[in-house]
Amino acid sequence: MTRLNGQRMDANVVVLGTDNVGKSALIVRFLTRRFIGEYGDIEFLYTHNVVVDGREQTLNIWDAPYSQDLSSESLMCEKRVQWADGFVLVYSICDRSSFNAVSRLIQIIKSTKDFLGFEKMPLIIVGNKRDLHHRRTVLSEEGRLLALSADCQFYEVSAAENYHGVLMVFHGLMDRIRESRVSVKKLAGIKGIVKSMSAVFTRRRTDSL
Ligand SMILES: Nc1nc2c(ncn2[C@@H]2O[C@H](COP(=O)(O)OP(=O)(O)OP(=O)(O)O)[C@@H](O)[C@H]2O)c(=O)[nH]1
Repeated sequence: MTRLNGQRMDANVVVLGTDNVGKSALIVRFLTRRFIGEYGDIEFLYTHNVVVDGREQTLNIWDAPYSQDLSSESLMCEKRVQWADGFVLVYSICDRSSFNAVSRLIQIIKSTKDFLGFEKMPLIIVGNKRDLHHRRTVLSEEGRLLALSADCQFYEVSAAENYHGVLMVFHGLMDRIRESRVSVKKLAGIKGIVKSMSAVFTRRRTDSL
């Protein structure tokens, strides 16, 4: 879980999307700045130290498998939501079904988060393979609209051609995770104040009876 301790923050990130959308390519690009072409389909957990805006951060990144079966995806989602501080949801701009899957994943994640009683779960939507724009089947606008409706950020990138875009994705998510930790702390503070005020008023009412 995220730990805000002075300038330090650790965060767990799940990268999710259907097969072949470039999840491993995005992670490897972020970690090594390189694109190696073939990645195999092994599930991986990476640990990486970065400095963002002067803050030292440790990122644990889970390259997660996707299940076509929605009920097992929902089951796995509970474990992921409990572990994660944020999700990167990836589709390929050349694969409409991968885009539809991201839309379903958002619903599953949000309902799991609500079910578990969690306040916030930062999400980032990524349309990958931007270099293959001549084979595009998902418009940028559709990605942007989906992100707007899910209240999250959206990026279109090419893991194959561009490091900077991929960097923005992970830094954007880390910013969101930090903001969500701050707002959860504030909310807990406000709840604490309301609780002690209502305790005082209840006591006064009881005293005056
Ligand atoms: N043209 C292009 N190809 C890409 C890009 N990103 C990944 N690929 C290719 O897409 C294929 C799948 O990439 P992976 O990173 O293995 O995709 P994945 O989502 O991890 O796939 P699974 O392991 O099956 O879940 C590979 O052949 C990559 O070289 C991209 O930005 N542009």
